[in-house]
Amino acid sequence: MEMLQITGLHKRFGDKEVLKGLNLTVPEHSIFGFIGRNGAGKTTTMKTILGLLKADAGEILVNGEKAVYGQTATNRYIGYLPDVPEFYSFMTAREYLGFCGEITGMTKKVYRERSEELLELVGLNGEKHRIKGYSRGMKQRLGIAQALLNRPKLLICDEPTSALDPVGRKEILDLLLAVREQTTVLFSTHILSDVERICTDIALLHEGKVDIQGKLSEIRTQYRRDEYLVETDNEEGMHALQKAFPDIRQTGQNQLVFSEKDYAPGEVFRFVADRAVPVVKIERVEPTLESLFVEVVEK
Ligand SMILES: Nc1ncnc2c1ncn2[C@@H]1O[C@H](COP(=O)(O)OP(=O)(O)OP(=O)(O)O)[C@@H](O)[C@H]1O
Repeated sequence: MEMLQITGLHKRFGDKEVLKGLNLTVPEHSIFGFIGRNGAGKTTTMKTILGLLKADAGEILVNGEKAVYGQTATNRYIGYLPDVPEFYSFMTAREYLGFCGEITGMTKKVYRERSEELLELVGLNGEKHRIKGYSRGMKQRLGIAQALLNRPKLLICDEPTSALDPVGRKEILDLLLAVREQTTVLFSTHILSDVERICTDIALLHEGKVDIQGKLSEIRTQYRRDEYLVETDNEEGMHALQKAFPDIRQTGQNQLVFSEKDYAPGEVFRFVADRAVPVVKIERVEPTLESLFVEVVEK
């Protein structure tokens, strides 16, 4: 079953067309990485899903129900963490979750129990300080707790890790992994290593459309192209290789990488042998998500 289905979404701001027929399918219980460069339209898509922006065309189904601009009916399925979450900073985390529970109509007993569960989940149960003293990572964790308060079927997080240091990022990624059992996670990012760490499914937003989408494992197989690394300690050898194979990329001081799609490995190795290029190392390397996306974006 699909938790979110977007078909033919168009959105323009003035004369700038940001979304040009975006299609997106998010399966239930996936951790879905919505990837795109800065300004690609990720936030615009998310705000349209939430009914905060009006699409020019297209349809959005959340848990099978149509999302309508200005109406919030489908938002009962959604928990949302904006890119910069705002809190009442004079409150403690516990007070803040209680306040959110109260204004969304939960009974005291229910929100108290749920708040304790969530504070434990996000590692803030022992935290007595007011939110104003929190680090960015703590605020993001509290934001996730707040978004999960009403047990949403879909948790949408806008760039949850972008402003965090490696430790803070890991905490958020671990948290998103941990909540997968209870919900479906859709998060936007431009950090591909985060996607590689936790996502089951991905979509790449590029020039207003989704270029690639599906299971990360299948996409890896589908786009799999072996790459080879050649390391030499001789500058002349490096230049000779670069001259003979112009699409070879320099990845380090003495390292060159080429893709099987550009050159047959045998051809490069023969060149190395014939010219007696002094080689320190030759190895096959796994293509990263980054190299795959560079290929898609540049095609
Ligand atoms: N309200 C608005 N009025 C005019 N232009 C807008 C508005 N909101 C967004 N845009 C433009 O639409 C484009 C997409 O913005 P959006 O915030 O959706 O991108 P994004 O992929 O979330 O990027 P980022 O990673 O920088 O947040 C940008 O060029 C932005 O300047």
